[in-house]
Amino acid sequence: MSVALRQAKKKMVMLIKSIIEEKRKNKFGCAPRDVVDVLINDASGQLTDNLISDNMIDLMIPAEDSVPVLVTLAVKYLSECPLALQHLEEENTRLEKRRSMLGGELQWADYMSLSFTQHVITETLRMGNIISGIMRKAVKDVEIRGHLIPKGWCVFTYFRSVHLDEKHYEEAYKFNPWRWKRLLLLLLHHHLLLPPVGAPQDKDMSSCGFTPFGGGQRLCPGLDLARLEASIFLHHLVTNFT
Ligand code: HEM
Repeated sequence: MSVALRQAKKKMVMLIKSIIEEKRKNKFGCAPRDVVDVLINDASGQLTDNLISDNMIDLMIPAEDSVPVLVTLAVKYLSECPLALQHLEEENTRLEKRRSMLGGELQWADYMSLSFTQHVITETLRMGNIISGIMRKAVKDVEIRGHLIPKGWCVFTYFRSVHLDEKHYEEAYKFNPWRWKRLLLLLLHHHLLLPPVGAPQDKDMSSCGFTPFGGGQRLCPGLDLARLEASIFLHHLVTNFT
């Protein structure tokens, strides 16, 4: 790590520690409002201030540029697909009107009602491949389709090659948010529960054909937050600007 980076990290740690101290002073009687509050209130007593600040930094770094890239790409794809932009505007304008009649702030149910907005985000994640892949190290010899990956070797799983594969997605290079509708309708028709927002919404739910947030033990813990932030951004963008 370079000297500048080390100094920057030191500054971050100091800043977060001062937030922790401040919160500890005022913690009594308040319901937790953010992640720091939750970590401070952890009953195990194992979370030192150092661990809490490390956890906060671990959350801040991957969150800092991934969502801005997601919304930037959504704007780019939408600007190239007027029909999708129109649908998105209609859906969000309907919600805005409903909200202004009812009064009050946007609610969770409002967010859940934005199905086309969700399809736009899902399709942006598929095409944009914000994280293009992930590294894994083989802890033992592994054989995959006749190829041996020896113990200790690193493997790069390249999401882009799956998300843009015509075998998985018809006209894979075309921005088509409607492709995600089919599965949702199928689930609703059969009265099945919807998957979590970030879960694969592929035709074959068990496949690994849609993994923008990784999978397994290291599945991105920020996936729902990322989608929520992108939805809020798109909502305000299309209802306030042309
Ligand atoms: C569009 C936005 C995002 C994308 C595409 C994304 C993607 C990913 C991917 C692919 C991984 C797995 C890495 C691996 O398996 O090696 C990951 C891990 C992680 N992400 Fe995200 N992420 C996003 C937003 C966020 C946000 C908003 C947060 C925090 C608030 C976050 C926090 C993390 C953390 C802490 C990990 C490490 C998890 C672990 O190793 O157990 N991410 N993310």
